[in-house]
Formats: sequence, C-alpha cells, structure tokens
Amino acid sequence: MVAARPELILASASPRRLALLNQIGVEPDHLIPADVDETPLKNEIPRKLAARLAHTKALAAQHKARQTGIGDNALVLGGDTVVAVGRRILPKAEMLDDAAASLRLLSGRSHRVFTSICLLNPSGGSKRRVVETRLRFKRLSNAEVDAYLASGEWEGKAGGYAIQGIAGAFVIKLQGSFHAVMGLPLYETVQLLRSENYPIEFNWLNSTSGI
Ligand SMILES: Cc1cn([C@H]2C[C@H](O)[C@@H](COP(=O)(O)OP(=O)(O)OP(=O)(O)O)O2)c(=O)[nH]c1=O
Repeated sequence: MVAARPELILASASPRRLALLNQIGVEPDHLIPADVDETPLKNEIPRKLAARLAHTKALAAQHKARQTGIGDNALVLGGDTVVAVGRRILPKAEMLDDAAASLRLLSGRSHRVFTSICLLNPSGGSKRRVVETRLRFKRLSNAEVDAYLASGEWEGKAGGYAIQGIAGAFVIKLQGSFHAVMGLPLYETVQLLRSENYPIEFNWLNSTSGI
C-alpha cells in the first residue's frame, strides 16, 4: 500500500512563495498567512532574524489551523527573506521613501539576502534552513531609481526590490540562490519536504510545464 501524502500548509501570504512551490509541482492543501511582528530584536543579526521569523510564521499558522480544526496532521512551511548591507537590515518597503532609500544604498554595492525556511511536523518537530545569497548591484542613475520607483515593483519587497522583475537587470553578480532571493530556496525546500516523507516527483513536469 502507498502511504498517503501528508497535508501541507503554506504559512504565507506571499504569491511568490506559492508560485515557487507550484514551479516544482507542490500544491499546498491550505494557505494560512501568519500575521507576525517582523521587527528585529535589539542587535539581532540578519541571519538570526530570518530564521526566527520563518519559525514564528510556521508556528502561528499551525496554531491558527488547529484552532479552526484543519490540518491536525499537516506539515507547515514558513519562510522569511531579509536583505542586509553588513549588519544593517533593510526594511520591507511599504512606502516609496523606504524603497528609494534602500535602492540608493544598494546602488553600486554588495549586499546579502538571507532566506530561511522552517518546516513543522505534527508531532512538534521543526527543521530549518537558512540560505545566504550575495549580490552586487550596478550603480543606479537617478533616472533608473526614479523609473524603478514608478514601476511599483518594490512594494512589499524586502530591500525594496524584486529580482524576478526589472531589478534582475541591476544584478552584476549573484552567488547563492536566485529563488531564495525571490522568497523560497527550491533545493532546500525539497530536501526538507522529502525528509518528512512528502513525496516530490519531477516526472509529471515533462508533459505539462511547457518549458
Ligand atoms: C529581495 C526580494 C524579496 N522579495 C519578496 C519575497 C517576500 O515575499 C518579501 C519579503 O518579505 P517576507 O516577510 O519574507 O514575506 P511576505 O511578508 O511577503 O510574505 P509572508 O510573510 O506571508 O510569507 O519580499 C521578492 O519577491 N523578490 C526579491 O528580489
């Protein structure tokens, strides 16, 4: 007899995280966004912040799910992306000014993106990974910054940019995982899911992906 696939809850409101899971053929059974305070603790370093928030989001979604009586036996996947210049954590851009300040700081410099994922199992176990990606942006002219701000692509993005859009053209160098920068490291996600007996097959992609 083939064991039933465990249910999967994605603890996220991010359309990018869902799209990245779908890209590898994973369709979560439930989407439960976790509304958590993302303020860094005093002196918290970027890597620790990403790991803590991925864990907190997964726990919050698990709690919400159990309160509403769904997914008692489900795996819960949370993620968090933090952009940093040295120890300085850049905010998730909510206002134009945040995005403008971040872009001017990133222009012509190197920075790091830390993306953490956390997978909870129903018996209380948790597994985490943090993926660090180093990037270097070209020097941005004022006209480029203004055009980028006008695009609106920065909204809700850590560090005020989205690598999967126009800002892909700002990247001179990337060492790490493109998908982690976008919100979910695919290799590590597959590793964690498989370690909890969540089957991931790649063969179906041949006929349906259109790539
Ligand atoms: C740097 C970068 C971030 N981002 C996105 C990924 C995340 O959605 C967001 C960082 O904020 P997060 O707090 O990691 O995620 P979120 O609030 O969007 O979603 P949730 O907490 O519900 O899972 O920025 C990009 O889409 N592209 C990029 O290049």
